[in-house]
Amino acid sequence: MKTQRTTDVGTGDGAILECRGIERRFGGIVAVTGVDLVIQPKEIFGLVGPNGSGKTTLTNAITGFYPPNVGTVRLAGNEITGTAPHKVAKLGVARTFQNLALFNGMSVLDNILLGRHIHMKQGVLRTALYWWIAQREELENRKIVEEVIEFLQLESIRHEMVDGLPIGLKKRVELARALVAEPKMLILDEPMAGMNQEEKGYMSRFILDARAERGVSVLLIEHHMDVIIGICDRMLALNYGEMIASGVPKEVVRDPRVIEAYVGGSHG
Ligand SMILES: Nc1ncnc2c1ncn2[C@@H]1O[C@H](COP(=O)(O)OP(=O)(O)OP(=O)(O)O)[C@@H](O)[C@H]1O
Repeated sequence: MKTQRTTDVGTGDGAILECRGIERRFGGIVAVTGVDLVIQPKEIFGLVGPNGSGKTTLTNAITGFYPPNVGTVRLAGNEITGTAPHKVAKLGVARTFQNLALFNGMSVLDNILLGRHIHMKQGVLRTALYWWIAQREELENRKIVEEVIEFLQLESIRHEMVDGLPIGLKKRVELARALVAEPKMLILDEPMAGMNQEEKGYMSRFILDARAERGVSVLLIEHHMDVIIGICDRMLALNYGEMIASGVPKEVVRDPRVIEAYVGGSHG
């Protein structure tokens, strides 16, 4: 087995997302430090690491939930470091969460419609005065939602409550909600957690199709290495908040530090 180190981050030229030197601390804990991450348009980029290695913290630094203490985040060349989460969303970054963030007691359709709220402009007064604008917005919203429902094959369950759906479908509804926001950059936090092989296959296909048909770039946090190797163009591995390897998946997974982090059972 080859055992060379893999540390190819890539240049920021033309990148959709470029993070440099990201550090985030919580009190005395350094959750991530010195992390560089560069994603090119329409790339599917894997982010791996044992539990507690800083994957969610890094995505929270990008999306503004927990801004970095040090470092810069650029979206399509524009610095967005420390920008509030709702503004980052408006700029074109959508995400799904590790622990599902669907609204129980609401239908599949209503959960998906919520993903359009960042594009809805009308307030009550504006709606009353300019009903035709509101109507046009509503039609546009519906069109995009219907497209995504068809794309993710959710037609037959659109009126079901999300509460009782199996995990695979819940994750798909979350993906739909993220896609109706029409993001440039999609951050998926363990979209295949708890899925069987068949469900993982479907989800992998939907992610590849979202890139091909909707032009999104994807940051994919995932523990399943077969999925990372199968669909990611490049990847980054973290351990204890630090970058341990970056580059093409087939090479990164052979990196001795990655093997040590996973097989050596340092934690997680
Ligand atoms: N809000 C917070 N307050 C205090 N510590 C935090 C907070 N968020 C994360 N941490 C700490 O930062 C470190 C990295 O956690 P993080 O959740 O980013 O890791 P992860 O790789 O996403 O883990 P997992 O795979 O379990 O989701 C951990 O030590 C964690 O306890």
